[in-house]
Amino acid sequence: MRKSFLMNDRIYLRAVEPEDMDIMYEMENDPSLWDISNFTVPYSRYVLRQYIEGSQCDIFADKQLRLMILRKSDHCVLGTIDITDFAPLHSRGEVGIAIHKDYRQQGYATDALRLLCEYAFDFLSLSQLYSHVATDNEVCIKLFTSCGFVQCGLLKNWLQVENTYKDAIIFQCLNPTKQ
Ligand SMILES: CC(=O)SCCNC(=O)CCNC(=O)[C@H](O)C(C)(C)COP(=O)(O)OP(=O)(O)OC[C@H]1O[C@@H](n2cnc3c(N)ncnc32)[C@H](O)[C@@H]1OP(=O)(O)O
Repeated sequence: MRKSFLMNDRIYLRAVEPEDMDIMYEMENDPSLWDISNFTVPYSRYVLRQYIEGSQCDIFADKQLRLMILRKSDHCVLGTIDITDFAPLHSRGEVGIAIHKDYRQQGYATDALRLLCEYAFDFLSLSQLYSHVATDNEVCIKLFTSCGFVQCGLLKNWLQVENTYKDAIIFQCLNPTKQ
């Protein structure tokens, strides 16, 4: 029987829909999330609408993949997870994740990252996923470590946050079937 991807017994991941505009607007414009991303400016609804309309949700066409994380029982949006900087030649992409503050500490990020890895490796056949995590983001370090990512480097002064620089860990997860 064909395996179903992007779903477990608690959550599922799906493409961004126009009705996600409000929660995306709230999360993209939360300054506490800016230092963990490369955002430097607020996102307007206009820009988000253009992004949603322009996205084919095909990593090979878009060179990135953004998925919404939803709870299965009531279809509540919990957060987002994405693969960016997809490099087809090297078959790798960078993972980013954010869970809305109301739904943290319930294992949803762990579920979502595991589902994304399964989809990336078993369906898309990517060779590897990687991420950059600030050394003081202890929750995120636990998250990536528990999902099989391995620390493979340390970038000094990688993130500028409020006039200071933070180091970032590079995590890698290699597709076990491609080694
Ligand atoms: C590469 C990147 O994307 S870096 C940026 C990551 N995103 C952010 O920092 C945005 C703001 N933070 C968030 O959105 C969330 O806190 C996330 C995505 C980091 C974690 O989401 P959650 O759903 O809360 O994580 P989840 O419940 O799956 O827990 C992951 C691990 O962290 C631990 N954890 C979660 N919250 C806490 C906490 N407040 N204190 C200590 N440990 C915690 C969990 O016990 C678990 O560890 P374990 O597997 O060893 O038991």
